[in-house]
Order: sequence, then structure tokens, then C-alpha cells
Amino acid sequence: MSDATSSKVDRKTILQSVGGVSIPGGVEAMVDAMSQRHFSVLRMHRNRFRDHGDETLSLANRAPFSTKPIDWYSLGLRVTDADARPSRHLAYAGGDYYLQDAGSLLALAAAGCDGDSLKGKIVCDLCAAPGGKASAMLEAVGETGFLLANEPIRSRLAPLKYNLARTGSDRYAISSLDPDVLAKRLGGVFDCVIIDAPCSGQALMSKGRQSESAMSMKQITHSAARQNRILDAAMALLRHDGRLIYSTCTFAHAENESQMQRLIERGDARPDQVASLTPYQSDDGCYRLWPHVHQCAGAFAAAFRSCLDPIKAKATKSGGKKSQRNKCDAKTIEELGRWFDPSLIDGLNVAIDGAVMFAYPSDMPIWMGRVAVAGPEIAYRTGKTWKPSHEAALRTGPSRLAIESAALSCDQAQAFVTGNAVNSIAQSTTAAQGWMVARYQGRPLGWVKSDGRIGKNHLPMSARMSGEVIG
Ligand SMILES: C[S@@+](CC[C@H](N)C(=O)[O-])C[C@H]1O[C@@H](n2cnc3c(N)ncnc32)[C@H](O)[C@@H]1O
Repeated sequence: MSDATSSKVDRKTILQSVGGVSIPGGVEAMVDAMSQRHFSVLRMHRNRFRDHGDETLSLANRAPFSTKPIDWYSLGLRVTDADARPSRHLAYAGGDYYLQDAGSLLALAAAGCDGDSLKGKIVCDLCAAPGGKASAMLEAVGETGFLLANEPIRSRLAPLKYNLARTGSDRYAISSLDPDVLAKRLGGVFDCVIIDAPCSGQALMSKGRQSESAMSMKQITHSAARQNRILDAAMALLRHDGRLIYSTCTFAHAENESQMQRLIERGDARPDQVASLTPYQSDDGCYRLWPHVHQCAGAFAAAFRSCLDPIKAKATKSGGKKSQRNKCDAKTIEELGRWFDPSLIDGLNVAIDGAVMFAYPSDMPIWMGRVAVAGPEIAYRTGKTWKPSHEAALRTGPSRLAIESAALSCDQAQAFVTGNAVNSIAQSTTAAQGWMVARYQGRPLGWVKSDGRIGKNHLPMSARMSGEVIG
């Protein structure tokens, strides 16, 4: 928010909007902080260092510049080096960290994404694009859980797909349904549902991404009505005692604590206190971060448990059983076997949608496949020829598929991420030629196709970096 805009923010309107919640330090300090820019922080990839054999590195040493921890999220780091440019590093290209507002880490803390409680769980992100929270949930469910990332607005699916692929995991599916419709099809199946609700976005004013109309009662009432509907759908999606995580980036009581009170009064849900978040508590089960206190744009998050016993929808009857549908046939295994380990592909469930091939793990619940419009992409077709997808190059840990790799030097990696060919590729690989995953310090960056001398760059345009890249 520019100074000119901040001067228009009416303190009375803020006080009215925040409702009964007391603003620590007062409204003047809050308005001042809203006119300042808050820099993004690092959310460290929780499995990346394990996958590359350097898990013993302390969290602070995992970033290539100086940082300090974020109090409310144990995988969060604030950059303290004023000259650091985190988005320009090869470590960022290699997926070591994501850049987010520190406020968005509050909901992840409430969900337990930095601990072990989500491991093996079936979780849903109901409003998922662009995937900042969904990617953290995917990392947190580990190698036995699953994530359904739902985003009703189709035009927002591309960044969601990209951010989920960056985790290196294949344990997810993407749906694009109105929450009501999804709830009718998948009643009572999820252990945890996270709603990062579309809201009036008052906290985004400090990032210049929202105008002062975010403060208007009309906008707040409109958003609150939509949040009611999304919350009701989320309650239907949860199993009994399942966890609901609700968050917004707005200050309005009507969009935050009031929404939770409605669930309590109806007997649908009960607060589920998060001990580590006690310093940020507003009401029971509700937590807030303030721009003038916590050096972020501001955030609201709540953790509740379902008291309902939802009737399971028909589609879920076979939920959890192993799916035998669409197992890879011999011809497909042969095609994919040019780039991927055939013994790994054999166990996957393949779904072809037009020119794109997805490969889901065989233990994914059948019902998740039925609502999926996308998932872990493995190959795509141009004309009659299949090529390996960028997403498949990024698989790490147990999801790793690619056979051949090229271990790039810093210079080669800098050339690769900026979209250039990789020279002298033969020195970096044992394979004579063909498709191979370009890696830097073990991290997958994307595909190169080598003719034995030069590696042709197959990094999608959207993943390329421009300008200076720091090694
Ligand atoms: C605040 S954003 C989510 C940000 C995301 N969770 C992240 O961390 O990257 C809210 C999302 O809700 C989606 N949305 C809009 N209307 C919706 C509805 N009726 N039901 C569910 N999601 C909706 C928007 O398209 C938007 O992508």
C-alpha cells in the first residue's frame, strides 16, 4: 500500500472490521505497518536435505545467506542479509525453499506441516491455487499419505501444478470442483481439510495487491457469505474428529472468528488448540498475526475438529483400497522405460487425458482418481511422439523415476536454469546420449537431451530464470 493509499485507510473502519478483537499496540501502529512492505520469507523444503544426504545441516545452514528463525513455524527462515536475493539462487531453482509471506506460515503451523502429525493422512486443500500451502501439506503427508488439491478456478491450475511438482512427490491429485459438489461426491473421507479462503484480503493492502475497497462492509459481507458455504462443504468432507484448518489474509472479524463461532454454536466443530501458537491466540482455536507486531502482512488461522458424523458418499465406498485400474500395459512401460526405471513404472496407475499422461501411485484411493483433472504428470505428447514431462524430472526420494542424470557444475547449472544449452555434457554423465535429468548438487532441475557433446535444454519457459543467477 502506498503512503497515499494508507492515508485513505480509515482507522474507524479498521476497528469496526476487526470487531471485538483487541489490536495489540493500537490501531495507529497497525495502519503505519500496513503502509510498509514486508519481504517474503523462506519456507524450507522439509525433505530436500534428507533426499540429498545432508540432513545433518542445521536449518539456518540450509539457506545460502544469513537468516533467523521464524517463531511460529519451525521450517521458516527470515532473511537477515539485506543484499541477499533469495529468488536468484540455484538453491531456489533446485527447490530447497519456497518464498512466502511469513503470515501464510501461521496456517501451516496450525495444520502441523512442520511436525509429523500429518504423516500418512488423507488431506484436502479446498482452495489450493497457487499451491503455497498445498505444497507444504504434500511434503507433510510423506510417503504414505495423499493430498487432494482442489481449485475451482481452472485458469489458476497451472501454478498449482507447478508448485506441487516442485515438492518431488507424486502422492497427490488435483480436482477443480465447487466445494459443494466435491462434498457431495467425497463425504466424510478426509483426515484434515485446509481452507485458505478467498477473502476481502485486507492484509494484501501492504503488498499493493488490494485496494482500500477491501475494508468496505459490502466486500466483507460478500466474502463472509462465500466462506460460510466453503466451510459447510469442508465439514461434510471431513471424517468424524477430522481436523479443519481455516485461514484468511484479512483482519475482519466477520470473516475470521465469527466463522468459527458459527460452527461451534451449531455443534459442528470444537476448537483444537495448538500449544505452540498460544502467543498468537485471539479466541479459542483462533490465531492472528499482526503487521506491526510480527513483521508480516498479517494473517488469521484456526484449528478445529469435526463433531459431525457425516454420511459417506457412495463414491467413497472403495476408498483406501488399492486401485487396479489403468495399470501400465507392456507397451506403455516400454515407451516410458526409455527414461524411467521400468520396475517403478510397473506399479503406477496411468491416466491419459488428451496429450498428457499422469501416473498415480497404486495405493491412491480410487475415489481420488475419480475427481482428478490432473496429478503427477509423467509424459506428454507432441503429435505421435511421447516426451518425458518436466514434472517427472523433479521427482525425488521414493518417487524418483528417471534413469539417467547429468551432474552439472555451477556454470552449467547457471546456463541451464536460464534456458541455455549445457556444453561439455559428456563430462557430467555416464550415459552417452539421450534424455537425462540435469542435477545441481543432487537437486533435479529439469531435462536435457544430450547428443554426447551438448545437452539441449528442455526446461519449460515458465521455469526459466532471467538475469543473474547466483551459485
Ligand atoms: C487465498 S487463495 C488460496 C491460496 C493458496 N492456498 C496458497 O497458499 O497458495 C484462495 C483461492 O480460493 C479460490 N476460490 C475462489 N472461490 C472459491 C470457492 N467458491 N471455493 C473454493 N475456492 C475458491 C481462489 O481461486 C483462490 O485460488
